[in-house]
Amino acid sequence: MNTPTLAPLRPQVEAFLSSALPLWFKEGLDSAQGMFVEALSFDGQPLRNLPRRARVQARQLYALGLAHERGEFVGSAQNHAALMECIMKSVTCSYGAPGGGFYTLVSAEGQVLNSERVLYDQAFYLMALAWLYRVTCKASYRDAAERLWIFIETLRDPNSGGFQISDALKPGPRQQNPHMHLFEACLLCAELLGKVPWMARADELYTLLQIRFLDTATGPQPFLREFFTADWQPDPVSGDHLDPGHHYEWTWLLSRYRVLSGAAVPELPLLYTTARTWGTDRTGLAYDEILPQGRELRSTKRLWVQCEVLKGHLAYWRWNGDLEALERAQHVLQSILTHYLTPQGTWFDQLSRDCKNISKNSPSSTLYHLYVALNEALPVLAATP
Ligand SMILES: O=P(O)(O)OC[C@H]1O[C@@H](O)[C@@H](O)[C@@H](O)[C@@H]1O
Repeated sequence: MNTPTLAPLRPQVEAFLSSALPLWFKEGLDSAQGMFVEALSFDGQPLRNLPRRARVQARQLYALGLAHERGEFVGSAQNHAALMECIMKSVTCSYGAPGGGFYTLVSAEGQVLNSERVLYDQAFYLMALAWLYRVTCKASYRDAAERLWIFIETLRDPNSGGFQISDALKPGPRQQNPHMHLFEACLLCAELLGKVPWMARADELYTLLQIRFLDTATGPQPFLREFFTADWQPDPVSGDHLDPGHHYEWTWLLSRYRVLSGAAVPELPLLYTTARTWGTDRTGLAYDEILPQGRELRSTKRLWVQCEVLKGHLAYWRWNGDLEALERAQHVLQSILTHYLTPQGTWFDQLSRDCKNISKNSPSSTLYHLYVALNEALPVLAATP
């Protein structure tokens, strides 16, 4: 097999980023409030009145941090860093809870609409703080990440392990997804803040993947479960729901964990194979949600899922050099460019089974997925002839 070449896609990726980044960092920012808006219209107008999720603010800070790393500054490097600090300050005023952690939802005027502190959001704030530390070198951000971890510890279940979904549901059902992002946060903190104590925290979350999330007993094909009861039994209603995007996302995370920890991560090919064989259609796009053996559940296809597919193929290719995985990466990147991205720098966020747009606007929360995936792909686009 010839080495698949992704290089022809590079100009399109670069053209997209050069429209998207200024758009999302300028039009996407409500500078009067110091907060990002929840979504843009397809032609790039900010939808200012929509309530704003905490995770959106943290994910946009992540994207700003990555942009700084890549030299794609808003203004100069100093302006870019000052912008990040300014946003973190106003976001902390609006979402920061006095007892630690960040609330879930704030109105366009800055009033708290939902004061629950969900584990999922805290993971993204750890990552935002790690990027702020990286960009500014100020110890206060590293300390803030540590204080946030102390809040996260209050969600811990000392009896059956793992963390509660939020401070409002104790004891409550458990979910795989926030733990995955907490694992992601620990890896980023290990990279940007230091391995101690973050790798030990990542190790614990990796163990949860092995003993709780990954079902290796039900059939010949292991798969990742999403929803559990308070004592970690599969949820009686949704315990069989599978998220192919999360299988690909873990594939990518395990490849990073392997580099940082030296662990063998035998789960990586298992997760990748399940996602490919059960959760991906003939065109190479993955479904939003499925049942075991690939039975249909929600055959829509969100953009974030395809970003994880791209990262998963690249991670698998890096893991064992499989050129077919590189070819699949090429195909899914082409499909992302063709079906999802607009020349204005916005996106159609969700397609029907037959690849028709069914989203009403471009949610800000997807930029992080897209930018991280393209950042993974760009060195490959540059390196292949
Ligand atoms: O729905 P938004 O907020 O855009 O998030 C998109 C998706 O991000 C992924 O990483 C997962 O955590 C999904 O469960 C989530 O739905």
